[in-house]
Amino acid sequence: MRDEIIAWRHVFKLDPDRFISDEDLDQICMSGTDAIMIGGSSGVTYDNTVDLMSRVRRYELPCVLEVSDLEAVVPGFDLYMIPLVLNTEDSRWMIGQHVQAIEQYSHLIPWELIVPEGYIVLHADSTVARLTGALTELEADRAAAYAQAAEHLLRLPIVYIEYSGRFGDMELVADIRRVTREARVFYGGGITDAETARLAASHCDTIIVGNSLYSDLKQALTTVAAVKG
Ligand SMILES: CC(C)=CCC/C(C)=C/CC/C(C)=C/CC/C(C)=C/CC/C(C)=C/CC/C(C)=C/CC/C(C)=C/COP(=O)(O)OP(=O)(O)O
Ligand SMILES: O=P(O)(O)OC[C@@H](O)CO
Ligand SMILES: [Mg+2]
Repeated sequence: MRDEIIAWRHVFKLDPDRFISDEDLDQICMSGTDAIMIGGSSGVTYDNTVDLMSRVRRYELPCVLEVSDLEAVVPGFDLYMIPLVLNTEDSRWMIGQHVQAIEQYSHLIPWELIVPEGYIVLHADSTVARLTGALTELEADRAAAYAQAAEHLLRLPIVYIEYSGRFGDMELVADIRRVTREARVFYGGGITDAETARLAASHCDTIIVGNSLYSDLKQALTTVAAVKG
């Protein structure tokens, strides 16, 4: 399953802390997206994660958990995506929480299902930026340097350019893609329709669509065909 990520062009990210009806979830899971990622940066609990996972599990597509809180680690996902925030000086979000998690879960960790992601958080006015104290005001060169550090020093398989809540600077995304060889470049933030999906997808390997599922589902669904044809 870890190798299948290479083929992902489109992922919907569902937030356990937000309501989604069965009808809407059906359209999302039947949309042709490559995977459902479950995660959020606040309000994620064991109960709301189990609930959402069991509803998504009725469908055949891959369902992965993006771990943001140790209280909400639920068995039964296809993969566990582990964010490491690169552009913060608060080491808890880079490695501290991770070490605590490894100590706590120890031999229970299914390492073959673990996929680390090097996050570059770029939207200052987002929950994740505030939570992690991310240094969001990066020039493109510096952002590209973070991506190279992720790939060559840390050997991370994914560089995740995170603009959660707003559409990002596509030149910066293109600069990161240009310097990245092995790592997959994920882009998320402000993709609301076919046009933004196509534009973002032209500069990265995989697009992630989250908030627009909750604000305008019809438009959000058009992002799938836009990138997967
Ligand atoms: C079954 C089993 C035992 C599985 C093992 C899983 C496990 C325990 C593995 C251990 C290994 C490990 C290293 C775990 C890491 C634990 C951990 C808590 C790490 C911290 C991760 C982190 C840096 C979190 C910060 C927040 C963040 C980057 C979240 C990612 C998701 C995100 C950005 C969502 C967007 O948020 P949203 O709420 O949508 O934002 P908006 O308000 O802007 O919409
Ligand atoms: O919610 P949006 O802005 O679509 O961003 C998607 C994802 O990158 C959030 O972690
Ligand atoms: Mg969100």
